Amino acid sequence: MSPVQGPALLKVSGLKKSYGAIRAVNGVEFEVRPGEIFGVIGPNGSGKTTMFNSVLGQITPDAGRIELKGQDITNLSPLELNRRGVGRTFQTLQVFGKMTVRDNLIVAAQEHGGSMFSRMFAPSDSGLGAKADELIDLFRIRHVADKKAGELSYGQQKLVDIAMAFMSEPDLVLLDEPCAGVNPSLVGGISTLLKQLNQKHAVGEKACSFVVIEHNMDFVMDLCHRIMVMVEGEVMAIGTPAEIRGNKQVLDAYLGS
Ligand SMILES: Nc1ncnc2c1ncn2[C@@H]1O[C@H](COP(=O)(O)OP(=O)(O)OP(=O)(O)O)[C@@H](O)[C@H]1O
Repeated sequence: MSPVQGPALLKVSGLKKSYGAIRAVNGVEFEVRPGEIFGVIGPNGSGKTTMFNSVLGQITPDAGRIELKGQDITNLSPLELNRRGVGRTFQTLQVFGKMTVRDNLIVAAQEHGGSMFSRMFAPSDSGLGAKADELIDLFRIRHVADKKAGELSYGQQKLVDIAMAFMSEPDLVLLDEPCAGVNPSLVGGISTLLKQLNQKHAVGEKACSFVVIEHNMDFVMDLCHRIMVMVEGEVMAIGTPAEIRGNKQVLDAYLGS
């Protein structure tokens, strides 16, 4: 797969975050291009999640600048970022177990459109049912759409969790370990879905870009246009899957271990 070309959709420069003496993220820089699937790999504790949470406004970085389509978005709230077209998934499931799959999707989009208060008092569908149905079909979860999410298998809940991030028709979605805890037989299906969502017309007219943190190396190598390797809070390498596989420093520090 050839890397996607063009000006940056997301640009991160000089990002730093310390916890006391721990330099969790120490001068990280990278760019994600429109339409790109950008992987982030690295050993446990290398700063991947801290970088993610800094980009997503969930924690305040000590230094650095984050730009979306050339605009400074450093320190904007997650809700404001969502309104500007940035979605995310978490390492842990965010579904409401007592609500149906379809309602989980609708609520995810209502969150995008307003406050918790407005979500609670919005009309039950808010015109979002068609969008939810589109994603239910794309994610092949029609047979469980009216079941309570808590009654589904972990893998099915993970699919609902990922689908929720797409209700707001984002330009960019940051996925934190989409394969974690998922049965290996479902991993290929998640990869296929993300490739579909990366193409134009999968949802609405938009081609979505991704930043994906993942420990499953086969998944990352197959899915991503480019991959960034983080080690001890710093960027060790950025390159295509073939370049990363052939990078001796990366092999010694991470992949070879
Ligand atoms: N809230 C916190 N308070 C103190 N130290 C933290 C906090 N969050 C992260 N750290 C430390 O920062 C470093 C980077 O952690 P981070 O979770 O970002 O790494 P990671 O690459 O995402 O790891 P994993 O692959 O295990 O999820 C680690 O040393 C971690 O212990």
